[in-house]
Amino acid sequence: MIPGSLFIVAAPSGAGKTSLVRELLARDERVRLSISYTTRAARPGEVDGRDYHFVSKEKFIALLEAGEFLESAEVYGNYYGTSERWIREAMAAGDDILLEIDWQGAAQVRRLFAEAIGVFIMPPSLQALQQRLTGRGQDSTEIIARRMAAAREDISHVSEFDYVIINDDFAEAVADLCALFRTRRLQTSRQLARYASLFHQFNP
Ligand SMILES: Nc1ncnc2c1ncn2[C@@H]1O[C@H](COP(=O)(O)OP(=O)(O)OP(=O)(O)O)[C@@H](O)[C@H]1O
Ligand SMILES: Nc1nc2c(ncn2[C@@H]2O[C@H](COP(=O)(O)O)[C@@H](O)[C@H]2O)c(=O)[nH]1
Repeated sequence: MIPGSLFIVAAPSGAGKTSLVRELLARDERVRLSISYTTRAARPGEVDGRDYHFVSKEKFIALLEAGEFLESAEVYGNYYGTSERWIREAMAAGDDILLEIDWQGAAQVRRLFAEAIGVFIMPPSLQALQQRLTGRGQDSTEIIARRMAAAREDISHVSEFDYVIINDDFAEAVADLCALFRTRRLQTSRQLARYASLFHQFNP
C-alpha cells in the first residue's frame, strides 16, 4: 500500500482555513481531517465530535498526562490537541491526513514527521482579517481583539511552512489548495518502485 501524506494547514485566526478545508474535504474524498480536542466553548452551530472534541480543562490535562496527544498547545487562551491514536490508525490505513492546527503544533509535528507538508493560509491584509473575524459574528469583541493582537506573531512563522496560499479570492484559494493536495500525491517512478507490492503487479 502507498502510504498517505501528512498535511498541516495553519493560519492566523479568521484567515479562512476552516472554510477552505471544508471545501477541500467536499471535493477530495482521499483526505481525512483530524478532529482536535479543545477546551474552547463550542460556537453556535459547532457539533461535538464533528468540529472538535469539546472537553473540560481537567479532562484535557488528564488526556495530556496520559500521553494521548501527538501535539498540543495553548492558543488564544484555550488548549488544543491532536489525538496520536487517531493519527497512527489513519496513517496505518494509508490515508492522507490533514491537521488544521496552529504554528506551535505544526513545529511539534514537524519534529516527529519531517516529511509533513506545511501549508500556511494568509489573509490579503490585516484589515481583511479584522473584517472576517467581525463578519463571522461568532466571537466577542475581546476575543477578536486577542486574535488580532496575535496575528502578527502567527504570520511571523510563515517561512516555517512549505507553501503559502493567499486567501483573497475564495474560489481561487480553494483551487490552489485542491491542486496542491493532488500534486503532492503524484509519485515519482523511484518512489513507486519502493512500494514493492504495487510495483510487482506491473512487473511480475
Ligand atoms: N476569501 C474570503 N473572502 C471573504 N471572506 C472569507 C474568505 N474566506 C473565508 N471568509 C470568511 O471569513 C470568516 C473566517 O473564516 P474561517 O472561520 O474559515 O477562518 P479560520 O481561519 O478557520 O478562523 P479560526 O482559526 O478562528 O477558526 C468566515 O466568515 C468566512 O466565511
Ligand atoms: N496546536 C493546535 N492548534 C489547534 C488545534 N486545533 C485547532 N487549533 C488552532 O487553534 C486556533 C483557534 O481555533 P478556533 O477553532 O478556536 O478558532 C486555530 O489557529 C486553529 O488552527 C490542535 O489540535 N492543535
